[in-house]
Amino acid sequence: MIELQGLTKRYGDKTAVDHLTFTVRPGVVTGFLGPNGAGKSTTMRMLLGLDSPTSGDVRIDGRRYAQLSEPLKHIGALLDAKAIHGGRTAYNHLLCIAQSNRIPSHRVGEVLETVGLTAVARKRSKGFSLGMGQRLGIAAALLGDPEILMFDEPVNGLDPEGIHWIRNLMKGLAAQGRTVFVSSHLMSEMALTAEHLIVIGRGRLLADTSMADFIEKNSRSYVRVRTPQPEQLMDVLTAAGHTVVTAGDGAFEITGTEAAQLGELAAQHQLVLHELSPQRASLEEAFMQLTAESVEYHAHGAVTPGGEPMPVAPGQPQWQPQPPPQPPGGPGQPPQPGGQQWGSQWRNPGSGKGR
Ligand SMILES: Nc1ncnc2c1ncn2[C@@H]1O[C@H](COP(=O)(O)OP(=O)(O)OP(=O)(O)O)[C@@H](O)[C@H]1O
Repeated sequence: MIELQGLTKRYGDKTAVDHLTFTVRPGVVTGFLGPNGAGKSTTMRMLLGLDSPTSGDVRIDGRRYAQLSEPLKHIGALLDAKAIHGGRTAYNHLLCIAQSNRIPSHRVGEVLETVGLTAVARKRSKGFSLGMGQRLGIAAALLGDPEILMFDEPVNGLDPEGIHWIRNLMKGLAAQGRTVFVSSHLMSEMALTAEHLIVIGRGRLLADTSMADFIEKNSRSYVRVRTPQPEQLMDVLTAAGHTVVTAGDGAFEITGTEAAQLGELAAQHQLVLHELSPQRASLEEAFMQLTAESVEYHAHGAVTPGGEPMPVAPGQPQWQPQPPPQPPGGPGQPPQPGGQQWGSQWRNPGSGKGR
């Protein structure tokens, strides 16, 4: 278990991590999400004792990292896959780590097998692709057979097969009862991997919720309808008890009903429809809404053909979320009933630090 209590890190005037309080529990994959510069890496570094908190505390199974006598047997981490001595072979790299941490050398072969690098075990890692480097970093994290695993953007540089592999690896480790904490700035990737979510923005906690809850609250489905007779259709829909939101382009958005029902209703009143389409808001959109106020830098982002942010190498300039589209009610309107801003329902009351 990982426990953060009021964890804060300042660099001069800059508050990188701002009173973070949350717990990462065993048995599930916990996703750690936030836009670039949100403070994910700083948090992870403090967890490993690589940075000291300005205030607050972080514990691994009840102890600070520095208090762990054989830390790699408690927590394994992949922070920067490039932090490898390129002149060493993969096998020797892992053997050095094993020997200096009193880990039996037979673990080296085992973890190389687990990550699929057995065939290149005697090759120098400087010739490795980014994806192979990620696998070697993951092998090092697994070496001490720790109960807690932490991965910082582990899918960076992996091809689709590699992404599939690491997704299953993380789920498998969690299924063994381990604590798996994985950072990403890709909501869509986390939706396939994590059961629990911690979302931060500008160092502050924005959400601490189960993925199921996040999906339920954000996969808002509605039916989009366009008609050349908007006033008449509005009257018919309102009389039938539907709540109608008018979109920016004049289309109607109706929640809580099916397209077929709306089509029949329009036909009964001999109203012409130019569009009748079921819609579902994506999780990526929900994540961007939640973190929109927290995005530090806006850039012209590279996206994949599917509209996903393009994965990039650690240390390279990364994709930044763009300001999200206005919610259906128009600028300043909450996209959900109740007048709350997105994300407010997941804030951890214990953190005492909502936005
Ligand atoms: N050593 C440092 N000195 C000054 N500022 C720092 C230092 N390390 C991090 N920061 C700043 O703290 C903030 C949080 O950075 P951090 O790298 O933890 O974010 P992140 O969520 O991991 O981002 P990314 O997804 O881009 O890796 C950023 O504004 C960053 O510029």
